[in-house]
Amino acid sequence: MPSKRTAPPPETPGASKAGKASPSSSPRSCTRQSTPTRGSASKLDGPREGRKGAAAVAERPRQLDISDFPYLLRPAQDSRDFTALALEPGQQTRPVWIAGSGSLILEAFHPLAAHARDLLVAIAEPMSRPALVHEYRLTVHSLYAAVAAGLTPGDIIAALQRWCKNKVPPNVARFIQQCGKSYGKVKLVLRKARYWLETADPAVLRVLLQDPEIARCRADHGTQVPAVIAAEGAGYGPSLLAASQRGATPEASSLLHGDDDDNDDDGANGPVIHAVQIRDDKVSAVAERCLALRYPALEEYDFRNDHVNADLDIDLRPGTQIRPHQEQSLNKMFGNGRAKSGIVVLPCGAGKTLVGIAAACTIKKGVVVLATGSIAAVQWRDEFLKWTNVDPASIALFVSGEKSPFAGSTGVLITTYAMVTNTRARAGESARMIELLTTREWGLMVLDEVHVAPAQTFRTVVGCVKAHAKLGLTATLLREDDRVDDLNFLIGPKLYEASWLELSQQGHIARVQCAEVWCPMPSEFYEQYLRAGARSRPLFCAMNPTKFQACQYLIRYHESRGDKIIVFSDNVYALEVYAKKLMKPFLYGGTSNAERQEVLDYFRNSPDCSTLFLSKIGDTSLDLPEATVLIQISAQYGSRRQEAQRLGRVLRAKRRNEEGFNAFFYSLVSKDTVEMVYSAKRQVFLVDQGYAFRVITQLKNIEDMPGLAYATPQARRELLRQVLAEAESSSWRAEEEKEAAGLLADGNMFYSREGRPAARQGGSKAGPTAGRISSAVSGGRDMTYHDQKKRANKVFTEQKKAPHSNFFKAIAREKERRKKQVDHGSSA
Ligand SMILES: Nc1ncnc2c1ncn2[C@@H]1O[C@H](COP(=O)(O)OP(=O)(O)OP(=O)(O)O)[C@@H](O)[C@H]1O
Repeated sequence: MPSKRTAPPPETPGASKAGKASPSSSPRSCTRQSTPTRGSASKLDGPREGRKGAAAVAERPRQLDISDFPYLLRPAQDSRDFTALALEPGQQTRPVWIAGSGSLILEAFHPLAAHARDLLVAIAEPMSRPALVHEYRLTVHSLYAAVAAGLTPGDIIAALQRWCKNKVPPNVARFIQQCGKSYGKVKLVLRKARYWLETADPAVLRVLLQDPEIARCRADHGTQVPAVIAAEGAGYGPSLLAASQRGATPEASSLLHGDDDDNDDDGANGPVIHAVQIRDDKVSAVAERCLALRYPALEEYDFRNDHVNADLDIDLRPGTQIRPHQEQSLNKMFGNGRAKSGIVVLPCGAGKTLVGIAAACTIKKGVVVLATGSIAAVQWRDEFLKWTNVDPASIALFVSGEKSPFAGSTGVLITTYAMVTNTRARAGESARMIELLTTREWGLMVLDEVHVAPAQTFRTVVGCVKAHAKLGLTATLLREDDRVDDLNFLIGPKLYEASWLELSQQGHIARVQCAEVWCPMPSEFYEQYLRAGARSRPLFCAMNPTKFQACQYLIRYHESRGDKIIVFSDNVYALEVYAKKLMKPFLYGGTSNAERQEVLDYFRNSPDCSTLFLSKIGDTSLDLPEATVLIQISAQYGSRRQEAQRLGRVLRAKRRNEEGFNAFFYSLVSKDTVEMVYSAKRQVFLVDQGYAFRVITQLKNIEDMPGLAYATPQARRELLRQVLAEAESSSWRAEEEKEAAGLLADGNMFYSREGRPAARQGGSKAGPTAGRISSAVSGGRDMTYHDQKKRANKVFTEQKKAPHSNFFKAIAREKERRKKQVDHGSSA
């Protein structure tokens, strides 16, 4: 067995593919309907959230952009014209270039790059960070985050002047000034379970209240004049010291002042604040409007002065060492001693859970954690118990199988998005848990995998769970629709984004070698592929016999090195055929939980099981640190997010700190097919993170491999016959749709006839599919699905009962061996 871990598999050298085509955003949409507050519908192919016919959709408010500050040195000159670039004296000692478009290019190889990078991370969005040259961009959100962290526009411009090789373009300076001017003027404050829109400047409040959308969101429907209060110092947090009142309702006054008016005089010198109460269900709508009106509403929580909500006894266990990137994330959140709401972006396996837990330990008030599913929720509870001294009785789990409130006045409540957004009438335990969740104030709400759920889910969650601070966690702030920007007002700005390359260099995540293996299609397959409709083409791509052979070759190569391999296929039919032919276990949406657990344990612990086939159920939240190699045979079109998340499965490799260790990620692509286009799109995010995809056009001596499948024309013809039969049937499509519907990670997406993502119209069974009309009318489509599902499970179970295949014989042998070991141990 070769021992060198860095060696890539034998191959005929091909071209490197770093720096591929830029992503095109595929339109997507959400299942649920929301209040039609915005549009930009023209960009979409399918109906979108909130769309009830074009007429009902209001124009999406345009946010401030650097294009509002044109860069024109002479007529007809645009921001990409660098002919008049004025260089600063001593430009060689500076590592940054700045363009009139707001782009910042960092020479990462420059001796002073590390210092400049700290500034760029604080003020700009990282766009692309490969090894030598990084690109950042100044955006309104990045500048708001910078100002929130305590930088003034003057500081930002002065720092840019210090680090840039060329003069800071005047339009960029104006843009920075403009963003800084309005930031921090307006706050959204939660007090005594009610939301208030507050500002110290009455003119600003007048502007905001004149907006019809905001006016509609007022709790008093505009019947009261704004409350006027005086607050402590510049930071008017929940600890109001005194109040004066001109026209506020007695109720508003009492809420704003607190019930105890003993210290009325103490705050007489504080600034005057003007406030209106906002309806609970309209908080995100108001935040969105404020952003569009260029007065982003700041959400900060002065938890140290919160004497209203009960304290939670929670601390990190002694000896817990927070990693540098975790510390940086927390510094961004608690920079000024208060908790800022926002999003932390860390690669898979970098330790997002501990960031959320450490934030909870800092705030020390009630915490709500929203996870993507029950398994993830249970993992959160285990992590709380592992990293903190919190009393287990203070942790409540609210998932489908378990609904137990915490003891005492406050605690940690862990639940799933689905539990909160489920609109069915509740009774018993569920009703009590919902009441616990929605009727109190929480110090912190942690939103795990914040990129996955549709915006409406977050609107619902933000509307019904009243939390002072919100922390979103994700590895990839990517969606193929244009809804990522919505998170800026639904949760908060991006607080921190770590560089994948840096973390792998520091050993916090594994180093990965990425390769795209081109698999030519035999002519008879290619002919049928060209004839097939767009919907069936992915099946031909996945079932390409050359791809199967490449997969077989790579599995054999890596198994011989002692690697553990995960093979991903979105196409369930291909998944089953590959796994059965290669005699490997496979898991997909229809596999029962018990079966999943059994197979996963077997993969983790048995030396006899080195390869596991997974459908998209394995894309996220699957903790398999044993896996060191990924092979992707079929994927979800051009999804950058899926590509990054799949790569994430090997980033947590246990052996990552071994000398010279490398994990491997292979994407098998059928040559000259639509897969090549999608593959290029999928890789964009990873290429931007600094990963280079090598292209393998020929696997060395593959034709000499013993037992190579589909080596004869007859075998290939037989395979083609089966694939054609499968393409005819719609059962595999139904299977896939069902699988997609079961996954929150898909944001309730499915695919239209043309192979483009389109909107689901209603419940899980609705939506256009390529099934036959007769089956759709009779409901036979679902019948086919159930039959198919049963059949697949039956085969699997039968195999388990009768271990006639090598794989199941191996399982039986392994069980026997362990039993003997145990018997031997106990008799000894
Ligand atoms: N500071 C730390 N010290 C030691 N171990 C840590 C630390 N932070 C995280 N870990 C460990 O690293 C592993 C990965 O952490 P975690 O599951 O939080 O990653 P993640 O970023 O949430 O990954 P994913 O996005 O794939 O869910 C866990 O086993 C966790 O216990």
